[in-house]
Amino acid sequence: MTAAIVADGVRKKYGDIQAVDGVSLRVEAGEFYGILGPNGAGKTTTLEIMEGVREPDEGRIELFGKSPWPRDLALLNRIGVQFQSSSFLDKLTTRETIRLFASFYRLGTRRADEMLERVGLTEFGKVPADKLSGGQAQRLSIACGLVHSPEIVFLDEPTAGLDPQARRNLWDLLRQVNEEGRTVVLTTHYMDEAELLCDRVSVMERGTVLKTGSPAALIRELEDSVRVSVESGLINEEELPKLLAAAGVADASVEDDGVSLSITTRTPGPVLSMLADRGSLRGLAVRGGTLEDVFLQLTGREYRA
Ligand SMILES: Nc1ncnc2c1ncn2[C@@H]1O[C@H](COP(=O)(O)OP(=O)(O)OP(=O)(O)O)[C@@H](O)[C@H]1O
Repeated sequence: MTAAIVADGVRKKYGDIQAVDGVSLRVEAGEFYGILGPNGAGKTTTLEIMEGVREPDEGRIELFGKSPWPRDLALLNRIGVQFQSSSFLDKLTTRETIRLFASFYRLGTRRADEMLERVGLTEFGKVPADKLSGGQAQRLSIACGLVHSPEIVFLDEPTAGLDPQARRNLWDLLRQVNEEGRTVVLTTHYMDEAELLCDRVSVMERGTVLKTGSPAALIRELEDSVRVSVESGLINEEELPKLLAAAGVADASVEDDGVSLSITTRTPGPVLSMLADRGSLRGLAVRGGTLEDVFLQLTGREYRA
């Protein structure tokens, strides 16, 4: 496969803060790639270094085999960056904003209007860009980053702060962008978003990549991958270890938060039988592992976005 992006040993410090501490990764052409982690993990800094808007202190970045720093005009035409919607120019309408971005690439108004249609904003063309809703503003900023048909698109937390419906609409748009063959790299602190959209993810914390892989592969590697929950109080917690041992379940970890009793195990079958035999299935929920569990296992800490 052809690498769209290669990062090798990238480091960046702000004063005393080591924001990025030796990041290496490789994004294949056409991949949907996620960089995820909690606030302050170094995602934005890593993305900015890839985009060529920030110089790394150490390490190497290549986009299609070329360094994005110092700025390379030929490369700039091949990458698209979603700007923060807060940086739209005052007083410009939605249509004027996309037309302005098109003009940067010497593209005509037709292309700009096509992009507006593409992201479903034609009817909002006359609305001042800074009066759009959160989801609309994000769609406009994505349209601005896509107007010149870039091969790689970089998005920094594109769905942060959006309501669930607006997030889903944006996910559909991003999927289409990727299906057109473009490489998409996004940062997110939403694990569900990464799990749903990304072919592969790098989980970051404190400036380093803890693990890279497809969400499904990372979840499969989890030691305890199924969580069986029932209503709290159905089984005496002190009795539970004996019941689990009698059922031949040796690997369970048990958590009772007063609402649900959760048993996490690699062998859910006998756990379910034991609960069924005792008539203790009220409120039953069974779920597989998630990327949040992957984070927990990697760091020993609950994931807090
Ligand atoms: N321009 C800057 N000057 C000084 N420190 C910075 C600067 N930008 C980021 N930092 C610090 O570097 C660290 C990594 O920040 P970065 O924004 O890259 O992380 P992030 O994972 O994108 O976080 P978030 O999800 O909150 O945006 C943080 O501790 C942050 O406070």
